[in-house]
Amino acid sequence: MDKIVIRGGRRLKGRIPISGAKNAALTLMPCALLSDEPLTFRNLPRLADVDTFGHLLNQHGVSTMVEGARPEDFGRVMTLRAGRITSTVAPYDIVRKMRASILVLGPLLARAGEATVSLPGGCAIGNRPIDLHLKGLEALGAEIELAAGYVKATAPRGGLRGGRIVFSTVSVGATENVLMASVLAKGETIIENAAREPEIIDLARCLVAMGAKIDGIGTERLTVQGVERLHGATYAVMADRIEAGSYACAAAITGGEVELAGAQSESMEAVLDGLRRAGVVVEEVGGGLLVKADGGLRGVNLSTAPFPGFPTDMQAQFMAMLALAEGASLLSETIFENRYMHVPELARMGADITVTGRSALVRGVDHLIGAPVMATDLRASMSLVIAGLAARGETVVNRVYHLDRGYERLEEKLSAVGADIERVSDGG
Ligand SMILES: CC(=O)N[C@H]1[C@@H](OP(=O)(O)OP(=O)(O)OC[C@H]2O[C@@H](n3ccc(=O)[nH]c3=O)[C@H](O)[C@@H]2O)O[C@H](CO)[C@@H](O)[C@@H]1O
Ligand SMILES: C=C(OP(=O)(O)O)C(=O)O
Repeated sequence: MDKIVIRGGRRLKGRIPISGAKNAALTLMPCALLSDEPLTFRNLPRLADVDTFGHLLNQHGVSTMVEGARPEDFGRVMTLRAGRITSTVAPYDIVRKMRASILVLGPLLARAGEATVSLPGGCAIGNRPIDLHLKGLEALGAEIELAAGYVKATAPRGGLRGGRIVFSTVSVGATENVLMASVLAKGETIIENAAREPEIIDLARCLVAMGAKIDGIGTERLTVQGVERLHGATYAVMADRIEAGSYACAAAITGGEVELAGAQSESMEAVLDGLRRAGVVVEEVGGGLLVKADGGLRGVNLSTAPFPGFPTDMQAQFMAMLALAEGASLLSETIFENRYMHVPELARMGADITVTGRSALVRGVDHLIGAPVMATDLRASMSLVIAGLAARGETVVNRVYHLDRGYERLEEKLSAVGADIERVSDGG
């Protein structure tokens, strides 16, 4: 299995192109199930999760075609076409690899009238239930049964009908599933307390490009007028705000200066605010952001929250950066109950972090020391890369497949700005 080897201490300088967003791509791809016409995505990131989602869609009968991607390009163009749905079952073997597979539930139900999807179960960062997805779909008339680890959803004869859903908790996945199902339901659907994440705006815009009628995009109240059918479209995936934030932390911890080409500040306000409070200079430049950190870092307090709050997907990377800040930082994780798996690994590199319940107190240290480390989830793995970039000596990050799920050609992007980083396979 591959490893990432980093020899720390190099100041990052240069330009990093930001890829299309994983978390947008994984909710945009299932939209292909909603129409029998082709749906083309530009700027789709080349990621393991995107490939896995493609395989899942293939076994539902969706064809996936990649157009003329040159190996040196980031991103690619993919056309998906679900002329006919050949299977409405999303099997355990694929769903267990990738939680986002649950996002085929709403579209399959809307288009084919039924869906049987393996329950995604818990994962490294916490329990992650799907009760809100199911309640939302029930409000559109679906009947739900749970058996043998699968959720089986059936639409009433005549198809889903509009309904009113008031989410008790802000849920990104449940908002996405219900929104995708409602666009083909009969009549009006109102989703209250909807998630407002930029990826949901991207999803809604893509659905509108396919002919859906959605009002209130970007607000906590989405109103959908169901349409008879959706047509094909071409849609460009938004820039990955979490990838951009991760490289901002990488630049900052090395005292570097990096342009994040394509990063969109409006999707990253809370992250940019956190960086600035930590002493990092962030400037808008044509088509992206410039991040500079030559004056040292200082501790900040941060609490994760649904958008527009500070994203849970950036908590681990900030923690790594703040491990070398002047003073203490208090981080609170309010979304997932077990998203501190990186703490013991950062501690092995010399970080001083104490976790109490959902809070982590990070006391800045003078330096980190490279070590062999491993993480059990994507953002935790990235936090170890960030720590490794500033640590003395060599850091070996194991279980690279987590990084490949969410960071397009990480080692290539980081070496291009001066990092000493390489991927090695176990043998070499
Ligand atoms: C609000 C939020 O920050 N969501 C994050 C969440 O999305 P993801 O869609 O995975 O999770 P949700 O937004 O649905 O979860 C938000 C909260 O609601 C709870 N919940 C969710 C669904 C449900 O049916 N029942 C239930 O109780 C969850 O346990 C969690 O505490 O993880 C993704 C991957 O890290 C992030 O990109 C999203 O930004
Ligand atoms: C945890 C993440 O993704 P997923 O929900 O696909 O596991 C993430 O993007 O940080």
